[in-house]
Amino acid sequence: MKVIYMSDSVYVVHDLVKQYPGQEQPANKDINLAIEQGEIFGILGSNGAGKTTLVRQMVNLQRSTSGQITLYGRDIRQHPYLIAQYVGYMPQDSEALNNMSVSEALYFTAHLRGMSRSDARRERDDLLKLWQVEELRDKYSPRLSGGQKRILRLAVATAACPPILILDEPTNDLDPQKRKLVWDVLRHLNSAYGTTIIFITHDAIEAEKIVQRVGIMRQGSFVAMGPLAELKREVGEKMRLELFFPAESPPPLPAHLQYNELAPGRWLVLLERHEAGAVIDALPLHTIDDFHLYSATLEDIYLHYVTKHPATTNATR
Ligand SMILES: Nc1ncnc2c1ncn2[C@@H]1O[C@H](COP(=O)(O)OP(=O)(O)OP(=O)(O)O)[C@@H](O)[C@H]1O
Repeated sequence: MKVIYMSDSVYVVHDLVKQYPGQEQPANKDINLAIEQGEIFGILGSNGAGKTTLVRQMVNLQRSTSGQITLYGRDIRQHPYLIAQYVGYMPQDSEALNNMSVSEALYFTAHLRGMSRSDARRERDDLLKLWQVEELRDKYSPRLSGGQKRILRLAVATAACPPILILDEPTNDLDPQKRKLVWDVLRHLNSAYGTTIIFITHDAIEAEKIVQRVGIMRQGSFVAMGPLAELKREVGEKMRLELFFPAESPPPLPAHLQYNELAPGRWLVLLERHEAGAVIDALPLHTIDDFHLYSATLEDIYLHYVTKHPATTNATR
């Protein structure tokens, strides 16, 4: 199912509101969002910010209170088959695969997405390799570990290579090696097939390796949205120099620089971009255990918007 679309916007979410019965506040408030063909869009936000509610409406698993969602220009409520045809969705949890082995889940999903039996068998074997779960092929889902179940849900979402993936916390509970595998596979699908990827994560540091545009949610709304580099500029041009220096005394730095001791022996200094080179050159490196120089991270951006900004911005592209 490798389709090239001429229209740039894949998904358009327009004035979306979701009010759960009995809840005081809406879980989603007037959300506007356009996802472009081939982009990797990350949704971040604190617990209960409304991220899962938003993506469940985007895959027709939850009815919106008001507003509209279109996929390739057509309303998904009037054309629900579009979701099955074009979107691979990975939920946070699911019991749907409980009665199948890993290889059956992959085979049947590929077959249901339109592949012939023989193509679906080939796809199953490719997916077992791609997601490094060959040794689990005959195991039934309830007997998998939490991390293995997550990888299975990811593999199922990617079966038959749908042009759009919507992934709800794809790396939660995974060990560092598996997290790397997930980001590597997603990057590969995006660059090889132009797969559009929308994912929710709490893992800002890891997400930074792959994400192109970010939306940060708070209390049901997006409080910031834009390309990563643009959001970084908004948060600050300053560079962060982290020094690992014996705990007893602050590191020897020019007097005008401010520093914070983040933890015993770990100091953070904020620098203007143009002075970073000179400050590092002047450091007595033999007295310093280690140092890291970096610009604002996605985690800095996330904390900035989630803690400081009122949740009123009706962000869109
Ligand atoms: N089925 C439901 N019935 C009533 N309220 C709900 C339901 N599902 C979610 N909510 C509420 O809606 C709000 C948004 O929840 P949602 O699960 O979308 O948040 P989230 O950003 O995905 O959170 P997390 O990061 O913890 O997964 C929360 O206040 C939650 O309690």
